Amino acid sequence: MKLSKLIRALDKSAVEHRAYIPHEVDADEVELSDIVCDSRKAGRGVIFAATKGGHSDAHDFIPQAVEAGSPAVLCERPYDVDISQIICPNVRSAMGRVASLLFEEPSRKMTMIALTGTNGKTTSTFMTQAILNAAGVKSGLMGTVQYDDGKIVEEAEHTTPEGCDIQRLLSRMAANGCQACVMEASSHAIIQGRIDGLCYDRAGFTNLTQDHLDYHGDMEHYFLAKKKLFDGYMRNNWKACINVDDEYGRRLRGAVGRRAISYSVADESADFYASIKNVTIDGLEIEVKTPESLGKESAKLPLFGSYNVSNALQALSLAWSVGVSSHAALSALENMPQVPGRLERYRLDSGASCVIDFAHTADGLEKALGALRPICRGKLIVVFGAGGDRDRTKRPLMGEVASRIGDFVVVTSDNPRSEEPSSIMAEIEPGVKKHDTPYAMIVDRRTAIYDGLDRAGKDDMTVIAGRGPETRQILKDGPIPLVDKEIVADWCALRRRKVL
Ligand SMILES: CC(=O)N[C@H]1[C@@H](OP(=O)(O)OP(=O)(O)OC[C@H]2O[C@@H](n3ccc(=O)[nH]c3=O)[C@H](O)[C@@H]2O)O[C@H](CO)[C@@H](O)[C@@H]1O[C@H](C)C(=O)N[C@@H](C)C(=O)N[C@H](CCC(=O)O)C(=O)O
Ligand SMILES: Nc1ncnc2c1ncn2[C@@H]1O[C@H](COP(=O)(O)OP(=O)(O)OP(=O)(O)O)[C@@H](O)[C@H]1O
Ligand SMILES: N[C@H](CCC[C@H](N)C(=O)O)C(=O)O
Ligand SMILES: [Mg+2]
Repeated sequence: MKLSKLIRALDKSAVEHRAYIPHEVDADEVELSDIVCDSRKAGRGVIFAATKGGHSDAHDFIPQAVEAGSPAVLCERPYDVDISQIICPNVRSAMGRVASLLFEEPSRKMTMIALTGTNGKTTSTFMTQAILNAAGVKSGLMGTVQYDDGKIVEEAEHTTPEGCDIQRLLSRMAANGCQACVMEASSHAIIQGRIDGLCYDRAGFTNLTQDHLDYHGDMEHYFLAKKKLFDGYMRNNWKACINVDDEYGRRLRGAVGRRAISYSVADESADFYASIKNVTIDGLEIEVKTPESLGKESAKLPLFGSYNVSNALQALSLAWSVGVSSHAALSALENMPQVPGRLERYRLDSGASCVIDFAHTADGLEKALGALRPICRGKLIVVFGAGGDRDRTKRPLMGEVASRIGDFVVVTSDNPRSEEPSSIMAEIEPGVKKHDTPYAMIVDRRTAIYDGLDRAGKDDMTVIAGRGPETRQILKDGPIPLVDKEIVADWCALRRRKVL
């Protein structure tokens, strides 16, 4: 797009801005192909959006972007450099809107679906995408694990990317023929304006339990961050699919009113209700009541835990609200592939088993271990840690849950980031000590996982929690490659064990 066209589009939009074009520049001649908010990704044809972050003010990186060939910058104050400048009061918020115009408003070409809540977003987005795809509604996906543009699947950097990155991904989805986009909206993203410029047709709320209090301060502000999605980012005729088993979900339903579609695993009067009829070694047999069914639908899901039934209801209700029959949706769920690193199970030839899971909050750990306890015939061994530079108050709570439900606990490192791993573990330990469960403290995650696996005999289960499919462990000196699944494979090779 030509710079002149972008400025005309901006003039017609609600984005508050003023443009400065140097005399010698002809805006009809400046071709723009992209927008980035990291000067290290700037280049010819690429607008550099200079945001103000928590650590640095990216206006300082404008010379770097100019040097790399950027023909224009989006900034908050005039910068003393002779290139085109679009000046906005808040670049973080404007960036997505400008990107949307640059990419010809890709979100308008798709049904936009956002999922928020503390736990279950990734799982529910994968389920929703699987249902929509099976129903012939080609869908892209953005979330913690991966970005899927309908053609290429790449590892994700953020649960919810920066505004300009979201719009670039949406434009690829639209170009690849996606009719829908299913994405996670993290509370950080909502507060930081990463989704500004987007409007959703549907939004889902999974639950709210303690996490990220380092960032939001208290649960009320954390809730208000999530609620903002429903207050400020919805299109005409929007609907919200809400878990009413959760107290914050019930509050949200009150606020959303007639737009709400409720789901529950406890209250039969919800729009979508499911009960577990049987738990087998392969998963759950459930019965579902939906607004369309006179009777009840049955399904066999390759999943465990009533929380995953909640996640399935989230996906069913979202898909139903955009026209997919519950019958078709349930059969898509019956056949859907494993969500990476969410209760990912391995049966070993020793008779023991191992599960890799992403639980990284007290509630997540409680739900995951609670789901596994009934199917574990022997000892339940829990290997886990907690992330550094994140909510510290959840650490002892996670320790308490692990030692209450588990038979042996191995406390180890997760992503320590700038913190000392042993200090994080020391904050988990008082929680572990609340029960008499034996435990070990092993800083090195590989050694800890080996220890957890070595302790498991026939019928025992080793749960490795916290990182799911994460590929890098973030340490003080930077990231190193580390994949829990690969450590399990290495252990198997070393101990001559086979995965069945
Ligand atoms: C707290 C938080 O969200 N921080 C994010 C924020 O960092 P920041 O505000 O400190 O940014 P900064 O370092 O001051 O940099 C300001 C700007 O300068 C730019 N820059 C920087 C260096 C340079 O050489 N050139 C340059 O242009 C940066 O790209 C950035 O746009 O902006 C950065 C640039 O996009 C993010 O990488 C960073 O995410 C950090 C790494 C992070 O860990 N975020 C987590 C908490 C997060 O957002 N998580 C949620 C999921 C949470 C959940 O599951 O609920 C997510 O959506 O991923
Ligand atoms: N509905 C749920 N309620 C409680 N815990 C859940 C639920 N769904 C999943 N979990 C637990 O939380 C972990 C994270 O699940 P998932 O990745 O689906 O959530 P998320 O909301 O995307 O998390 P994040 O914010 O970190 O991306 C799972 O591995 C599981 O242990
Ligand atoms: N989306 C979550 C992921 C946490 C994963 C855990 N492995 C950690 O590093 O704390 C967060 O940003 O808090
Ligand atoms: Mg997620």
